[in-house]
Amino acid sequence: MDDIVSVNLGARSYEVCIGTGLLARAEAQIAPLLRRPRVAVVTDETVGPLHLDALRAGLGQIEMVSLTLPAGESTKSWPHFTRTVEWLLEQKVERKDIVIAFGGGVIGDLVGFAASVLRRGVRFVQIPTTLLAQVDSSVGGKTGINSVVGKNLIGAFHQPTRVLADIDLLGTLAPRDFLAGYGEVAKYGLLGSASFFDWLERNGPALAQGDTALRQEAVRRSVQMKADIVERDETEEGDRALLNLGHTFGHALESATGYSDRLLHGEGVSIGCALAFELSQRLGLCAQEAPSRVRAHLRAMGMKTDLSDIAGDLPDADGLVALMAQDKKVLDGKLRFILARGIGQAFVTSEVPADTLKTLLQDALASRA
Ligand SMILES: NC(=O)c1ccc[n+]([C@@H]2O[C@H](COP(=O)([O-])OP(=O)(O)OC[C@H]3O[C@@H](n4cnc5c(N)ncnc54)[C@H](O)[C@@H]3O)[C@@H](O)[C@H]2O)c1
Ligand SMILES: O=C(O)C(=O)C[C@@H](O)[C@H](O)[C@H](O)COP(=O)(O)O
Ligand SMILES: [Zn+2]
Repeated sequence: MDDIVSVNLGARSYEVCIGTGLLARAEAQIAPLLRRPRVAVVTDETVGPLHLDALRAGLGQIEMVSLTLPAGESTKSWPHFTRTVEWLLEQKVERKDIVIAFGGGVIGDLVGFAASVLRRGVRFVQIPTTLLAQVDSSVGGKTGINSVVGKNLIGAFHQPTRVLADIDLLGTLAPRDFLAGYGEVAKYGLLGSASFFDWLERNGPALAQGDTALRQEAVRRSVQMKADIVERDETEEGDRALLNLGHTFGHALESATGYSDRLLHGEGVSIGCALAFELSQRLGLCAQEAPSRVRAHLRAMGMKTDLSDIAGDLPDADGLVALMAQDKKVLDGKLRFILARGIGQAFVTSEVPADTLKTLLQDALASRA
């Protein structure tokens, strides 16, 4: 049975439909949103060959045109953004049409941003195909691309009109990409729900092995937590920053590794969560057991948790702090972090002494030697 999570944002409200066999039912889900029976779909070179025919079939009487972009984080960049916008214009996508983002977080972020500027804004539907995109990036309306200066620095808030999360699509994911998405799943437990983290400790291995019911439950609980936060604070004036747990570290590491497959986003989040809990403990905010438990679970799942898990050179501690200085949470020139008083008890603070941060990073870098 499908789960429906509503994201209540007044005129920008929408539903996230989570279930199996959704692609085959795409026509029924999307036709009511359309003024004319035509959609423009953007996907990537991995997802396209695997699933585009099934989407076309599922769309039934709805005509579909499609653009296929290269797979991977480097696609979230100006050249592919420009290409996507120009292609949508060539296809004569109108103000009342719908664009479909059919892929992982890279496609979702890029296509959502393209939709936000096309003819000053057209609607888009997210059909997320990775665990990460189903639990996180397809919901909440953050869209954008990377800059050489930093991660996600160019973009817009643009909410989707509907999200269709088909759990079956996760069956073709490479194990590494599945686990990267698990980094964001674990994040939800760590930031706001000790009971969800307990549940993940018990069910994470079976979920990774492919249990569909557990996957659907993990997606539903994650999306519900995200929807609750986004409803309170759509444009990140306050509480929404909680969803950034682990990201100040993670984004700096992604930037340091050139947005390459040396480090996937969800892997950076996993390492970043471990560092955020370690920092919390060093500042006396949480007990020693908390960071140990975080690392133990992520480790048990086969996740990256340490800087030594990243191959190749990294900047020194000052270099990493300089990369963090581009974070969008910086206020009056001061970094803000998401720290925790325990598992499920995260909060936002700018009170992190520079020397504690530097020592933490130096120690983490030393573990690579
Ligand atoms: N907007 C947000 O709120 C938000 C939240 C979290 C992450 N993000 C962004 O999301 C991006 C990461 O997303 P991601 O992890 O989905 O990466 P991704 O989109 O690069 O997908 C990962 C890999 O999986 C492949 N893939 C996708 N679906 C597949 C399937 N069903 N079967 C087989 N292969 C498949 C892709 O081709 C790609 O190679 C980052 O850019 C991150 O910044 C955005
Ligand atoms: O939706 C949010 O808010 C998040 O922070 C979710 C994050 O997982 C995601 O990676 C987001 O793109 C990061 O946002 P940013 O504003 O730090 O770029
Ligand atoms: Zn993220």
